[in-house]
Amino acid sequence: MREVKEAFARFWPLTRGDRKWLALIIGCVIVSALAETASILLFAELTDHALKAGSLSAFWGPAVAWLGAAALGAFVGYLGNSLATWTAERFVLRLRANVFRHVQDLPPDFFQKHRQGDLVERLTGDVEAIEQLVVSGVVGTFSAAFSAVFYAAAALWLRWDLALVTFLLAPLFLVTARRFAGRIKESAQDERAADGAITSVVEESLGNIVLTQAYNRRGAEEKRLDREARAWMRASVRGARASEMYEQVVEVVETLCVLAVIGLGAWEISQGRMTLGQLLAFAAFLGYLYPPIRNLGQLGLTLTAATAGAARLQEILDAKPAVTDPAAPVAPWPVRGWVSFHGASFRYPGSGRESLHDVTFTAGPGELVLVTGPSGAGKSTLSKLLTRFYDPTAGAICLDGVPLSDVPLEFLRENVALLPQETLILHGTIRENIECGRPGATDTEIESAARDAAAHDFIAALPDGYDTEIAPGTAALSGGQLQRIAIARAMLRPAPVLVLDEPTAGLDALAARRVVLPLRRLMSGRTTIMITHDLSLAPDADSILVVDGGRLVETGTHTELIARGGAYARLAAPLPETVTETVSVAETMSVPGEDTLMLRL
Ligand SMILES: Nc1ncnc2c1ncn2[C@@H]1O[C@H](COP(=O)(O)OP(=O)(O)OP(=O)(O)O)[C@@H](O)[C@H]1O
Repeated sequence: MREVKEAFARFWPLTRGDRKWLALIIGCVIVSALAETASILLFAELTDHALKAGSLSAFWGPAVAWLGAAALGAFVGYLGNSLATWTAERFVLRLRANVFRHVQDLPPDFFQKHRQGDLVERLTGDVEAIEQLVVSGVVGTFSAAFSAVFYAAAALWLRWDLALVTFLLAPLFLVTARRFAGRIKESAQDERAADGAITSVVEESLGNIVLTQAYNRRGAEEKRLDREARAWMRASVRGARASEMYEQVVEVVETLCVLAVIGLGAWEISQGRMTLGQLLAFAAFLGYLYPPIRNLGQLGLTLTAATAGAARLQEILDAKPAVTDPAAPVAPWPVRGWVSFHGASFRYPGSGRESLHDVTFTAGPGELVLVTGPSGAGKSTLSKLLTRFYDPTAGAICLDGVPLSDVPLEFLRENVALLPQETLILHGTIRENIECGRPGATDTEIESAARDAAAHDFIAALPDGYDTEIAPGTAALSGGQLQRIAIARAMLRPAPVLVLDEPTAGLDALAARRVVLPLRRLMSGRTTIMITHDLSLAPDADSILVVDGGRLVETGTHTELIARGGAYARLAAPLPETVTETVSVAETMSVPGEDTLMLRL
């Protein structure tokens, strides 16, 4: 019960704005329960006066009143239930939006630790479970409680002594519910987790379908799904069994209660204090009184099961964003593009060692700084700090001399554009994909960005041109073409600082060469921090940073570092001189047709 209270306290504030509707729904619930109680009393009156006396004239009055009560009950029942559904759905809508907003602010390591399918399940199934706890739970509790109170009052009015016996037995229902609560909650928890695992397996398998098919992993994937599906089935059957057993035990408890009342009634009749008719009317009445009490017990179980979803959602809501907007942000200023790291160190949350240690460098406006080094050296981490996905654990990073932690996040990301390692494509048209670099850009601006990114020609050649629908994982365009769309998107963003993370990764040599020219155009006039293993642009860089084991081991220009014969010289060694020359040739070409480019290279 403590968990129900805690979960309720956590999510109840989200009903703000809907509380007047909840009050109205509870008003409907009360009127509905009153109408039902009146119907029962009118039934007792009909039994006593019309049926027992065999009088038709005594029938009409109670009959009309009963019909009126039934009509009123139906009307408020409809109103209350429709309103309850609407309020519940509004709550789900708001809760999901809240959780989604929160999730969007969480740092990359959160998404590395949680399986995507499980997060999807939390945002769908678990959100609905909380609704059960908060909105439907409140309405259901009020409905059952008011019905029980009104019927109890009516029972007292009919035969107070028998009614008291009935009340004494009522806690049996609640005790039974309590006995089952633990088992039902446990299976609900397992079921929710298994739901998430199934979604994850399906999503991961379908997302990696090429790997599955190429490596004949179908059997292994089926086994993985089967394992999770069986876990779900076991939890689901366990939960259903516990609920069913509860239902059946409650039936027996109810029979026990009815028999106790009949036994007592038989004693009363034998003493001449009660007629058979009175006893039958009271026994019929029990049929109304116990369901709401049963419902209260059942509701307790539903709420307990819903706390399983609440715990899973709470885990997400408790995850803290790695960075927040500064409390006292500096006012926006025309950014020039000075980027500086001052002894910056960084350790990922939960990691035992530093991924970056004491990194210091400066990039002036319009300069190209190339960051290279072996795999796992800390290069991407550097880009994550510069775009403030994380704050350094020691030292500082500044933009035009202002520490990033004092710069409003939105302003920072408007001024520092990131072209990440993986080409990120949104579900939508090519136009929309480019436009998201600067929402509101005109068609002419989009086309001009595409031209600069050497993407216009292949886009225009598509049957639907800029209106061609693309989606993540699309096969309609090649990796190089998608990368050029991403470049066009970045091109549109008037950001003075550019962070390129392996812009040619995943592209073959030819495709990589094709993006060189668009990249040069993109970089021109912007401070560019380019993380790369591909050193073809190294001779152009104003400075090269060599990172190894999280430390900056060498800094200098291509010529200086080659002359030094250190780590950089070793990294650059396999690079044949001719490649550098080829790039210079490509550089001088005005956006060539792709076939021409292929021939020249
Ligand atoms: N979320 C994380 N939690 C803990 N450690 C991490 C996390 N992400 C990266 N690391 C570690 O930080 C180190 C630097 O990683 P990073 O991705 O910056 O390397 P990189 O130089 O970009 O490598 P690559 O060239 O292969 O992309 C690695 O040892 C990596 O294992």
